[in-house]
Amino acid sequence: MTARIIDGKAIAAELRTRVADEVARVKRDHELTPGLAVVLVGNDPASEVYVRSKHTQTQAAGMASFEHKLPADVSQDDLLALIARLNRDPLVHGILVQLPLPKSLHTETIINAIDPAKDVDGLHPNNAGRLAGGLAALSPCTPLGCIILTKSVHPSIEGMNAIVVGRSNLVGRPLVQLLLNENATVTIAHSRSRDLPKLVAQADLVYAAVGRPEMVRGDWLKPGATVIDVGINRIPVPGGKPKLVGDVAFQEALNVAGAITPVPGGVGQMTVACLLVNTLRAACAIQGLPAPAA
Ligand SMILES: NC(=O)C1=CN([C@@H]2O[C@H](COP(=O)(O)OP(=O)(O)OC[C@H]3O[C@@H](n4cnc5c(N)ncnc54)[C@H](OP(=O)(O)O)[C@@H]3O)[C@@H](O)[C@H]2O)C=CC1
Ligand SMILES: Nc1nc(=O)c2c([nH]1)NC[C@@H]1CN(c3ccc(C(=O)N[C@@H](CCC(=O)O)C(=O)O)cc3)C=[N+]21
Repeated sequence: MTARIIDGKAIAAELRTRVADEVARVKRDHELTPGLAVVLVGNDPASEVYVRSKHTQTQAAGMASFEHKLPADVSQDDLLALIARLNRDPLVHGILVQLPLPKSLHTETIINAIDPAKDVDGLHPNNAGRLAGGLAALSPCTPLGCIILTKSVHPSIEGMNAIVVGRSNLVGRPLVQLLLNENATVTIAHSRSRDLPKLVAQADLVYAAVGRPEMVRGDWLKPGATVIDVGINRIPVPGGKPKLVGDVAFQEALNVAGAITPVPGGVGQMTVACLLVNTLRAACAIQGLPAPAA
């Protein structure tokens, strides 16, 4: 059996088209141009790639994009002052501070300073808490993308066994909450979990968000499982460009899984598309408009 490859690129492109249509509608009917501000501290080359792609796609969807690049040695007070300014700026509806931040900055203090209504990353405790309480919230983009990709295979995941490997605030934990909201039965695994292969073998839906290249092996999987690979790992290639691989051994998994996301071309594509969705939603909510269709 060869797994179906879930085309994140195509699904993300379709979602971006829907967002662009809705943006055109709110511009026309309400004179509202949703705006996203991305804050990048330091010059990590991988982060610069994502930030550029966010910028291009935000503009392509008809939204305003504001980029703020700060030096790695920026003071906490200067960064907090920028966030305060963006919180007040009526042209900005979404604020994303690219993580990880340099060690000299206190991430929790920075995230807590973002207006929860503009927190398109869904990381502010108000939003994280609301999500955990099953209430409406801005939810993190990568987990939202994972759910959309899963539903492209299984329109209902009610009652299915899911395992999320990883429990970060950005991916694992919010993904668990979204899966619970979809009525899946969820196992949460992490670095202290015992016998990970055995836990994975019980799952119909496998989410790998660890940051360890190809850690999840093909022979761990239940035959026919749907595998969503969140990992983005750059592997050095002697004399060549680094290669991008996920947290799942893709070639092995192809022979066992029912469906699988590739890296690149899977979850990463959805993350940026969902960021546009969240910015549109935030803009509508701030303006007192009904939630958009996209
Ligand atoms: N495609 C996309 O859009 C995105 C991709 N990513 C990628 O996803 C991956 C995860 O990112 P992120 O969640 O931010 O990473 P973090 O480093 O914040 O979290 C990693 C998680 O994996 C767990 N873990 C580490 N080692 C093991 C192990 N041996 N067995 C089981 N669990 C383990 C850790 O457990 P513990 O809590 O016990 O330490 C932790 O919960 C990375 O490759 C990242 O680049 C991230 C964001 C977006
Ligand atoms: N506050 C914050 N929010 C984030 O959502 C956030 C973050 N910080 N820090 C870093 C991670 C990582 N991340 C990705 C986004 C897009 C791709 C992406 O577009 N990937 C392409 C390929 C990219 C390439 O070729 O390098 C793909 O998988 O097809 C990947 C990873 C968002 N993150």
